[in-house]
Amino acid sequence: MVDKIFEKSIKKQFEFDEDVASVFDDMLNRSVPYYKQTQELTIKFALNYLNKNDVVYDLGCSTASTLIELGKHSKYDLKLIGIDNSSAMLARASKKCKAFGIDIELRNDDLLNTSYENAKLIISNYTLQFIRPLQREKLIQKIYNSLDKDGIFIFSEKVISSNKTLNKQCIDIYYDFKKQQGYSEYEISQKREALENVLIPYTEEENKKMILDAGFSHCETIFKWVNFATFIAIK
Ligand SMILES: C[S@@+](CC[C@H](N)C(=O)[O-])C[C@H]1O[C@@H](n2cnc3c(N)ncnc32)[C@H](O)[C@@H]1O
Ligand SMILES: O=C(O)C(=O)C[C@]1(C(=O)O)C=C[C@@H](O)C=C1
Repeated sequence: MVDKIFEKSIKKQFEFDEDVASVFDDMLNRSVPYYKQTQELTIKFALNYLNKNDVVYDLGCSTASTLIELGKHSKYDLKLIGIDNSSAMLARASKKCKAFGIDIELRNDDLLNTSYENAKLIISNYTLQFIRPLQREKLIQKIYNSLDKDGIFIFSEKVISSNKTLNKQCIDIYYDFKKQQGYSEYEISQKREALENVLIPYTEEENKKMILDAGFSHCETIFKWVNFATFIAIK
């Protein structure tokens, strides 16, 4: 379904409810620059590290697109676990897993309250940005602690620049991208307001610092487009 959520006046904060879930795949494809390509990169890097029966978590799995693609492309049987606290998202994820014949354990839980054991790989694309900063640091520590000794964490985020002028230029370019994807100025400004204080982006440097502070030995930016980035962290 085509995303028309913000065509009408909306006063509430952004949430991953039934309305958003019903158009979510279209919303991501049209709102996250190079979404498909960053998903492909996530999978290509992931496959370098995975072996038979390895455990993989996707934190904030939404409709399970990434785990389904990983399942399709892996030559090994993997234990795939998707966690999300939106029932509307997970209902769609479940249908898609059945349709593609990929076995994924879907857990309806808050990322801050559940545990991820024996993980070889943890993925979290465009989700940490929705976790409040203090909780986010704790979550990263939990992710680090849950990974095997040579475990890998791949994540993507909307990012900001610490340079005010550049930051404004990045946002302008991003809004041009959204217009090219068919969103009107009204839709763009409504969504911006709804995301205020809900999506809290860090700079690329802050993301890396948070990762290294948690104990990871290395963090590399493997993709960047203006205000979106994908990182790989090695325990
Ligand atoms: C932008 S979407 C992620 C997109 C998805 N990773 C992908 O690449 O297709 C963010 C997801 O995180 C989930 N989420 C946000 N905060 C959460 C939390 N505290 N616990 C569990 N899930 C959360 C939302 O329900 C939503 O499905
Ligand atoms: O539309 C925006 O401004 C975005 O930041 C895109 C974004 C994201 O990056 O997570 C915001 C909310 C939805 O989850 C889908 C995409």
